[in-house]
Amino acid sequence: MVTAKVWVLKKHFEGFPQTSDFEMKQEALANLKDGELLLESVFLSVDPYMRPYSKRDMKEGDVMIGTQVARIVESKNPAFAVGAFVVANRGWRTHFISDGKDLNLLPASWPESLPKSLALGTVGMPGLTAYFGLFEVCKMKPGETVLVNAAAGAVGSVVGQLAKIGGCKVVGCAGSDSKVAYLKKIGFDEAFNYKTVTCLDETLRKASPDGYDCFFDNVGGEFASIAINHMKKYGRIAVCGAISQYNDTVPQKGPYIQFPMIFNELSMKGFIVTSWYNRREEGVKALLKWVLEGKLKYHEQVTERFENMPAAFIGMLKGENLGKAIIKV
Ligand SMILES: NC(=O)C1=CN([C@@H]2O[C@H](COP(=O)(O)OP(=O)(O)OC[C@H]3O[C@@H](n4cnc5c(N)ncnc54)[C@H](OP(=O)(O)O)[C@@H]3O)[C@@H](O)[C@H]2O)C=CC1
Ligand SMILES: CCCCCCCCC/C=C/C=O
Repeated sequence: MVTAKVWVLKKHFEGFPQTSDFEMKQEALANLKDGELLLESVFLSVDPYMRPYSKRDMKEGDVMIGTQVARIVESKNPAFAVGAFVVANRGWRTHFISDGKDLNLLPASWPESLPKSLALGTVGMPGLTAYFGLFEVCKMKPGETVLVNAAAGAVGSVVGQLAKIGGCKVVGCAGSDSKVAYLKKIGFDEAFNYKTVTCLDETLRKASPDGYDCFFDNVGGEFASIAINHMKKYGRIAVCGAISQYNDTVPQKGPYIQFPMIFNELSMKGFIVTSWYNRREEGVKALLKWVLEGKLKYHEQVTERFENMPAAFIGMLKGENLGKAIIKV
């Protein structure tokens, strides 16, 4: 019999998550029935959505939500061979049993040269968020100017590079000078540290005096309320995330966006990446191709050991990650 380690939400987060809000438990897994598989997590993902979704969907004592790349260690299902790798959505667990219906096999063509953890990042959910958010929600066109915040993270770093692949000028910001240097290295035209600029309004104007056609907003809050005044006529805003607000105990006030929305005839659309998953294969194929061609660079912030998942999650919310935050079990 296999015993899985799992992380549960011991206590709902109040403000910024604390390690004491989590508890590690053990779960004894039953023997496999016909049609079932036993899987072990190899890489797990910590993502910002876990913070707001825990409040909306979870109760205390539930296993933390999340996805993993897992290896099939035993199979009583002829459709799944032992040794194959899948992406699963089974929460913070080292092992689990599946009937196969909720698994996505890694493409058979997955190159040996690429880490399988990319299926949780640049070639996974965050990469797809960038892909559909930019091409479908923002409807980005060649020659336009794109603004993205949290630009050195899992989604933002792909947004900036896809904008360059698509023939645009891209301006990004991040929370440290070393992240800004990384943005320049991967091709951003302009990049700045939003924590140290003296005036965000002036910085945005200087980076693109004519304004922005597309704004891919990962952050919300004050940044978004200032950026909206820098949109060009008919500009499009993809409301992807609002990480600056996830840990608020008192809701922030404003912004009052009516004037720029009206005068510049802006479009602003929120989206959830999974609504585009009927085109998941198309997105994965395109992202994988760009990675292999060297046009889409990636960086992963790998935390070793399952035991360190809460620390990795908290670290990611604090901005300690460059690129995708990954846990290697
Ligand atoms: N709509 C959708 O379907 C999806 C939405 N998202 C959203 O996209 C955003 C980015 O996610 P993801 O790329 O996975 O995460 P990241 O890899 O970008 O990690 C989070 C980053 O957010 C930045 N950050 C944290 N707090 C603040 C703050 N107060 N103000 C500004 N930046 C902050 C930090 O970078 P820094 O050092 O730069 O501050 C941190 O590294 C999130 O808002 C997430 O919820 C993600 C996936 C799907
Ligand atoms: C099959 C993979 C499921 C992963 C769910 C991810 C949903 C992310 C939506 C994010 C919203 C804001 O961060």
